Amino acid sequence: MTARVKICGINSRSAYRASVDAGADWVGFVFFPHSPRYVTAEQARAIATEDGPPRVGLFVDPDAAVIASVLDTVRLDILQLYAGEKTCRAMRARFGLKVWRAVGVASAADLPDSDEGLDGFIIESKMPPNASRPGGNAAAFDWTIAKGWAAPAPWLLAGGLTPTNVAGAIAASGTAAVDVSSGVETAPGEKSPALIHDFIRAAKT
Ligand SMILES: O=C(O)c1ccccc1NCC(=O)[C@H](O)[C@H](O)COP(=O)(O)O
Repeated sequence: MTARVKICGINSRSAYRASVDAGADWVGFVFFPHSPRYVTAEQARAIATEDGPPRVGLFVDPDAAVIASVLDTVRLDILQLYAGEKTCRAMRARFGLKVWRAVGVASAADLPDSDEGLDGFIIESKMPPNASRPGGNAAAFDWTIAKGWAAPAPWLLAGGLTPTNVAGAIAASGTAAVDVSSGVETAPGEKSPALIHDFIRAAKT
């Protein structure tokens, strides 16, 4: 099985170039100030200077004014939101962009059973409420929870994926798309072009 790939937390020209060259299907920019991958809108614009795959902008507890100000500076194609479904629908209507809602999963009961009027889901480990960030923690969950899920919308498997485990994760979950950040870094926020190539090769072979 092969899968489409999103490389998240792009914060350098070298990471962007490696993602484009290796055939990433999406690139993600983290607009969450407490993240080690945080970029400003100006930095994202300076990184994505040439054409590449669709750009995903990640926002936590999104504020419409913040998203609007980012969109004034840099083009985004998809919003990845850490928010409830009502807020996600409101942002979709307000900005006319596709919205993927991030869903923390600990058991099959956490998997969405309707499309919620949205365009897709990021399915990743459920973090404790006091976690410093709701994603990007290199935390894997039991991927077999998603196997056989009648997904109501497109979805990406995320959390704790690496070049070494991604093929097993695709097989175990049945996903058609994967999302990685920590697993292609040498330290939090330090993307490795070599690991980006390794990951995409492993997911698409
Ligand atoms: O990357 C972050 O710092 C981050 C902060 C706040 C919310 C989400 C965040 N990242 C999410 C992602 O990068 C991906 O969608 C995915 O969860 C990657 O997780 P991992 O490969 O385990 O770092």
